[in-house]
Amino acid sequence: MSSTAKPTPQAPSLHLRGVRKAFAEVVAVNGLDLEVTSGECFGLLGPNGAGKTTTIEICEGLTAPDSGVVELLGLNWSTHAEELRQRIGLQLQETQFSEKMTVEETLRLFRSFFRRGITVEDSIKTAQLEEKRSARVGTLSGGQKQRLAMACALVGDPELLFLDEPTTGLDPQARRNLWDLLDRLKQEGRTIILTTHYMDEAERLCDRVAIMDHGRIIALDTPPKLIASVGGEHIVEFAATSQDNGATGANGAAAVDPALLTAIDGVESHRLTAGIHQLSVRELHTAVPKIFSVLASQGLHLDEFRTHSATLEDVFVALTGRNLRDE
Ligand SMILES: Nc1ncnc2c1ncn2[C@@H]1O[C@H](COP(=O)(O)OP(=O)(O)OP(=O)(O)O)[C@@H](O)[C@H]1O
Repeated sequence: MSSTAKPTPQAPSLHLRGVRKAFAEVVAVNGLDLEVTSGECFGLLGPNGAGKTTTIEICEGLTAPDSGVVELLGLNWSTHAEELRQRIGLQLQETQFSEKMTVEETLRLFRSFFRRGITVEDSIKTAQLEEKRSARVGTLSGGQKQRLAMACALVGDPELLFLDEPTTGLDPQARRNLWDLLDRLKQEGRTIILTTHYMDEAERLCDRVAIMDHGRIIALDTPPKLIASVGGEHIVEFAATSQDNGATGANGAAAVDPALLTAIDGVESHRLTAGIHQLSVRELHTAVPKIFSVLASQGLHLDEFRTHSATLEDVFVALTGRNLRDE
């Protein structure tokens, strides 16, 4: 096959079928199917060890899968590695730059790897590094280093951009700055595939997300549809104890019959984790007074009570019974 073959016009930006990768006994990626269309911002979410980085490194051509089909822009790594390197941008989880080089020198070096691309000047502007152009990389803050990594990923004007945990370790302001940059890249119509374990990041940036656990995709949809799949828009959490003697059940929680709670109109589900009752609820204003009266009728009083809008974190909990940060 010629190395200048063009992708078919309908080719998805990314196409994975039955991709598997094991490291000795550990199956990091376990039969993954995935399709990402052009112009999409797609998120791979999941707890530590779910297989996100391995998946993205297989897509980037850095790790060979044991089996399965991997196509980017209609091309695959075994026949079109050079062309793919020219057309994709990578931001790895940790990029080791030369600390002694300046921002501008680093970008000139990266620009030299690509036949075509944007100017070094434009990449500095896009990443808002104008004031740091002559600074040595070793003197940059964490957020500035991440923006430099992003600028290096962009300097070849990629059609497809891979970002592995782009905001991990950044302070809230640096995260928001990076989100703004990603918004601009989305508006330019680039396809972006990112991994994150920040659910708010995925909700804010991604058109669709795949939730991974133990090397598999356990849910895939738009963030609003995934959140709607939990059943209720709101999550009510409470801990209760007996008014008489503080008697508690397992995990220190007062024994509340779950059937009484799930019988309440608008309560979609109930879960008890580490003494905290968690209810998925359609409408707070109708359900909460009824929850209070059930507790009162059982002689229980509240120790803790809070509500929040359902998030992707709640989707993960509903699907696995675990919190994303448990492990
Ligand atoms: N080179 C390797 N050698 C051995 N085991 C590996 C290697 N790379 C990954 N693994 C294992 O494969 C599993 C998936 O790891 P991976 O890094 O892909 O997960 P992740 O979802 O990206 O996690 P994190 O959010 O912590 O980066 C883990 O159990 C990990 O320990």
